[in-house]
Amino acid sequence: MSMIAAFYGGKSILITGATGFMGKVLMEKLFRTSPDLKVIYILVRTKAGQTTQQRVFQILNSKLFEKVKEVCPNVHEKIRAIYADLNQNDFAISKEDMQELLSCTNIIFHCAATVRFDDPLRHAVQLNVTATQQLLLMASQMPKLEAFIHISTAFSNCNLKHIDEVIYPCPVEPKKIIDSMEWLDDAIIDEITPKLIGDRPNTYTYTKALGEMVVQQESGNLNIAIIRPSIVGATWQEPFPGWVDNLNGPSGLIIAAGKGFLRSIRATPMAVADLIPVDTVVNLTLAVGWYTAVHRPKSTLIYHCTSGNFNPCNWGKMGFQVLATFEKVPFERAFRRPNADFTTNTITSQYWNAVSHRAPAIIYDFYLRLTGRKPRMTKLMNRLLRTVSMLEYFVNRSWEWSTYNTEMLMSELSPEDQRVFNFDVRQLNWLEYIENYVLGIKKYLLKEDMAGIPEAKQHLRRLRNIHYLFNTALFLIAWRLLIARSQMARNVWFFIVSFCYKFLSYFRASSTLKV
Ligand SMILES: CCCCCCCCCCCCCCCCCCCCCCCCCCCCCC(=O)SCCNC(=O)CCNC(=O)[C@H](O)C(C)(C)COP(=O)(O)OP(=O)(O)OC[C@H]1O[C@@H](n2cnc3c(N)ncnc32)[C@H](O)[C@@H]1OP(=O)(O)O
Ligand SMILES: NC(=O)C1=CN([C@@H]2O[C@H](COP(=O)(O)OP(=O)(O)OC[C@H]3O[C@@H](n4cnc5c(N)ncnc54)[C@H](OP(=O)(O)O)[C@@H]3O)[C@@H](O)[C@H]2O)C=CC1
Repeated sequence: MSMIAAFYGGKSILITGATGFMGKVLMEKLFRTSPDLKVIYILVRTKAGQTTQQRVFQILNSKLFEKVKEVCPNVHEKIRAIYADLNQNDFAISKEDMQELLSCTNIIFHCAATVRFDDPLRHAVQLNVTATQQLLLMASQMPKLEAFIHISTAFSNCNLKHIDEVIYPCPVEPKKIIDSMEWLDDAIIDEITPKLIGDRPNTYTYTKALGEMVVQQESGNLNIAIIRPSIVGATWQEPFPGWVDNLNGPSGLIIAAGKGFLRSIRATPMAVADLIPVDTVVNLTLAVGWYTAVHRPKSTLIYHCTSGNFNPCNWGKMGFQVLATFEKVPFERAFRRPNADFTTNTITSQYWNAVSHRAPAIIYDFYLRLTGRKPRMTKLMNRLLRTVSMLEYFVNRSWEWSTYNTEMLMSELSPEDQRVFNFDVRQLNWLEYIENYVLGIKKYLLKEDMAGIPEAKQHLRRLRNIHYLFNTALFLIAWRLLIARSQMARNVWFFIVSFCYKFLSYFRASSTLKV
């Protein structure tokens, strides 16, 4: 019997960010392994015209929850969606709902965050710092609370090369930042943002670091742990391999490469690609929840959920495998044949951006205009290049994360828990994982049918022929222009033609003699 699964039985669990990538997998696993849990409260806002109930309904009826419905048929009754907006005071939770949350909650998993790299500082602070502070305040009023688990990121201290399982202070106190956001206007905030974030690459990593400081400062008597995952990717094993539902991290770039938009990226092939499957992060999170509640460590423990020091894979290997998978299972209606490459040099990268990205987009838009359609490729390409430039920071560096706490926890688990809540990435086969990841993107993100693979391959063959034809035509035009202008080129051309003629005459004569 799994001790962790048994621990969550009969518990009331509060999850923020349950509609997000990680939150959904966390809920799924909880329901599947502890179907006798009492209730999961989720804080949900309305979005894209959908009410909170409609959003929950959509999640529960998705493929991800198919297995859950078998083990926990009354899952609808065990999930309680509470309207909340983490940007508002008291999260805009009604009095009755707040009362219920305060009196019943046993465990909190705080996953909600803005993960956008380019969010204005005010918004990132509101969600990643102020909301965390407010949630801690709520937690301190919960008499039955056993553990508060905060999800941070392994990159909150990406300005350091070696990162320990400790909270590193930021130069300006989070409280001062929170206060200043109230009275500074947007223009001034934009101006001071680069100074505040210092050597971090974006507001996301900076505010996640501030969020950790808030957790440390406001922990009081709470039983808290922090989890720092690295780049979270598709599921490895559970509930099935390859599940992914958003474009964050590598997923968006894999689509761009598979559809032939992305042909080159400035990345260091030997740099460690510290990807971690989302189900691994969730297993560790649930194990940490159990350990923190049952063992009540004296201080706030930080757990790195990374793959680099257990089972490293680099971007070169990952890129190769992604391309190899495109050969077997190509994406439909590609713009060009997938043939991406890594460059390490900024100038070469700019050259390829001009030749392989911007030029084809301009040519295609010209073609769209000619055929009376609205041009759109240049806009799309600019967006893609902006995204790539934001991710480049992470694919040109390697980090080392110490993992003593994570290893300690692994050794504390029973063999059954090590199996059911497996977070040992040494067992992960990267080639298999990446193949399933690409397949998962095709199935669950692009919603493409496997039956369309022969047609997709046929389309790629057509694109290859067009490519050869285009290059040959380009070469002939260039050569014709050269011959018209240069005596030297004419001499070379004369030499080649006469050489070919002699070779053919010799070949014909010798074959006639043999007969
Ligand atoms: C030795 C030899 C070597 C040889 C090598 C061989 C070469 C092989 C090369 C092959 C290449 C193959 C492919 C590549 C394979 C690997 C590539 C490596 C890349 C990996 C990069 C990973 C780096 C991640 C680093 C993460 C560090 C921190 C981790 C975290 O803690 S948080 C999670 C990470 N967060 C993110 O990823 C968020 C990033 N996103 C943003 O910040 C923004 O979205 C943005 C990128 C700035 C874009 O903003 P925009 O305003 O321009 O766009 P917008 O957001 O409005 O979106 C545009 C449309 O896209 C839709 N959309 C956007 N995001 C999402 C989403 N998450 N889910 C769903 N849909 C999304 C959006 O709806 C818009 O659509 P529209 O409305 O229809 O227009
Ligand atoms: N994905 C990754 O690569 C990594 C993620 N992390 C961390 O993991 C956690 C989860 O990330 P992930 O699931 O990928 O992120 P997502 O962007 O998929 O999910 C974010 C969640 O936060 C919710 N949220 C955002 N703003 C509000 C708001 N104002 N009120 C209520 N809810 C809100 C979103 O709700 P809604 O659906 O309404 O938008 C969503 O449920 C985050 O803390 C992130 O920092 C750490 C390392 C890597």
